[in-house]
Amino acid sequence: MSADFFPGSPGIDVNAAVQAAADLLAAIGVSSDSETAARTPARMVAGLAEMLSCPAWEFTTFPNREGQHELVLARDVPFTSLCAHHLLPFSGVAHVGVLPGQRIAGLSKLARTVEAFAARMQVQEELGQQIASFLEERLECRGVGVILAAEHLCMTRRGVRAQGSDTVTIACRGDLRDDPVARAEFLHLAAPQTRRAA
Ligand SMILES: Nc1nc2c(ncn2[C@@H]2O[C@H](COP(=O)(O)OP(=O)(O)OP(=O)(O)O)[C@@H](O)[C@H]2O)c(=O)[nH]1
Ligand SMILES: [Zn+2]
Repeated sequence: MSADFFPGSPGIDVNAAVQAAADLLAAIGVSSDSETAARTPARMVAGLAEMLSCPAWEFTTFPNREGQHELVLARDVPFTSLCAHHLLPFSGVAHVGVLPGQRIAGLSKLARTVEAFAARMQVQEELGQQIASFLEERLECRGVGVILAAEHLCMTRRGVRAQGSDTVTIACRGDLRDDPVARAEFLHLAAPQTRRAA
């Protein structure tokens, strides 16, 4: 298998990773003898590589010509990441709010920021903080707020098996952290009951 199989993951030693996956399966007593499972080690590596990489992109901004200094909020941005403790997926939605300064972000870049930081082994709290710090630094804006709501398979499908539970974390900067009115508006608009009817 060539390294071209893993676009965007130049750091992966494919042969070593596939051998390690095969060794892991053998060590836990899972046979990869059948035609069905013969390529499972390679698929395991490809799947992990895919989840730990994202396409290259540019953080595009525009001048804030009309003075949009109130909240801009991207809601229900889906994401999937890998739990740093168990290497199992955790997935859910992000709500990303910005109080713009001199420039406004291309809207898709809020979702791309979520996608880029999710494409790592993560702890949910740190994922939210990394997204907030990145946007605050890049946009030099008055405030950033990131709410993540996610199901951790390591918590719902194994271990304590708390099926149906999700975890919500909040990471705020600037006025979305310090101004109670701005923060309350952000939290209100991120809440499910404010969604448009489907
Ligand atoms: N704070 C935080 N904890 C997480 C996250 N993802 C997984 N964990 C927790 O990390 C902890 C790891 O605890 P350990 O006791 O070392 O692992 P474990 O024996 O598999 O624990 P159990 O999941 O309780 O079976 C667990 O409590 C997980 O629920 C996360 O994003 N944030
Ligand atoms: Zn976990």
